[in-house]
Amino acid sequence: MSYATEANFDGLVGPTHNYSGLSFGNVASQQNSTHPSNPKAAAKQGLVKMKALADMGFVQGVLAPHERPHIPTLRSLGFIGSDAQVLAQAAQQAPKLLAAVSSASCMWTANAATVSPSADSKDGRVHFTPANLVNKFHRSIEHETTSAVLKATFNNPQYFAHHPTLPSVDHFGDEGAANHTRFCKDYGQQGVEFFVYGMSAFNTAMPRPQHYPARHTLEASQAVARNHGLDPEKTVFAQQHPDVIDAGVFHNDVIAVGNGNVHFYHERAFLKREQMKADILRAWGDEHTPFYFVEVPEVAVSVEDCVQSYLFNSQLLSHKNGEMTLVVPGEVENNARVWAYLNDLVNQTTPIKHVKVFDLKQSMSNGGGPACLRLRVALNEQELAAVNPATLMNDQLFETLNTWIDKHYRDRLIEADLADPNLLTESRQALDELTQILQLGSVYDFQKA
Ligand SMILES: N=C(N)NCCC[C@H](NC(=O)CCC(=O)O)C(=O)O
Repeated sequence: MSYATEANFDGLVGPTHNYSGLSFGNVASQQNSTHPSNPKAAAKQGLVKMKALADMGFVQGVLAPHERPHIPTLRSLGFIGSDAQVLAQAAQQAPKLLAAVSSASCMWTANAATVSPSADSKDGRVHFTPANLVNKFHRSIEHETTSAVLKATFNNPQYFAHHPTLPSVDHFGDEGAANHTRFCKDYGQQGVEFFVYGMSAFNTAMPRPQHYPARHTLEASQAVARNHGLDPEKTVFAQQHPDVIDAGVFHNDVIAVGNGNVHFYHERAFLKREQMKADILRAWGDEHTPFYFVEVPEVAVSVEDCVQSYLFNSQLLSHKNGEMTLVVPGEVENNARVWAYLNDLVNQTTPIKHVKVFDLKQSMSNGGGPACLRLRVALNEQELAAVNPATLMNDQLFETLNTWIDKHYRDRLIEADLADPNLLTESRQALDELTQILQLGSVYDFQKA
């Protein structure tokens, strides 16, 4: 059997990273909306995580940020003239709209797409569906460029199938891999694909949150599973508990993470917890390989602590000896209850044996932890060899990107700066250079004009 691995493709933070309070239902985004940001530090924090994982022996890739402020969106909404005039009018007449088209939110690549490995799909290819992110305007404009970047990164139709996004309406609200995980014995073998939704669009009798939006629907997940050619026997759907969405858990990856034979989640994460377990075990099917449900009780760690610390927004990484490392943000270490829980967990009889902490404060202040920043792509040897090699992290790419960030990024940005035409020019120059570094071709609108 050929070797297979799980690669992580992280979003490189773009030059316009800022805090604009754009995400209703995301507590951090709301709380930090008036704070100045530091795009340079944000990009470097992300890059350090990528390099560390590559150094640990994991396959690590980079997904390029998008062109922001996005002038074509402003033009489609009636602003006219030169790019500088479009920017000036938007800043004057609709500053919140300008903030929305300036967000660097594509950094959270867990929301870029849902990915099904070749071992799970009927046609034996790796399938990608870029998420429509329709619930938030600033994110709904990501999928076109996301699709172009994914196609430039996984650029071989023999191995990679790229689907269009689902219809961009609430009924098919799709937040991508933030609400999807996969359990398997080996990355190259057929696994169990686990889809988590916030509500049903068509069955209005099913419960839904009252205060904050459920961004992702059951119908979206079912459509992705069909398009990817998944085996219904190996596919599980579960509803997120509406109460935790109302408590600030806007994606399932804020309250659960899965990998290999481990499902690590909070006891209040799912509406029907026992059914979730029974469904996963039925799909898992193999009585000889143990499956671990690592359920964190409310008395040990509250939902509020989860939202504050992002304990579950962690990366669960498999080592060759079967042990796993949990990659967590610094906020986990700073929360006494959560840190005590984790120190106890690594001594229990589960594969989770190590914890690695990263400072991702810049991203965390917008509600994005280690797991938000990465898109998982399980690949066999042939597929890995077919990935655009310029996007894979190594010592040289790390050096190149560090220098590139130093050259192009500002270390302070407030909302008023988004109107600065120099920021637009700087960003375009940076991205133009980046497409050469990552050998992506022309993926941006400004490169096509
Ligand atoms: N959990 C995962 N997988 N991703 C986190 C995404 C955070 C993102 N925040 C933002 O878009 C805030 C932008 C601002 O307010 O400026 C969001 O809410 O969609």
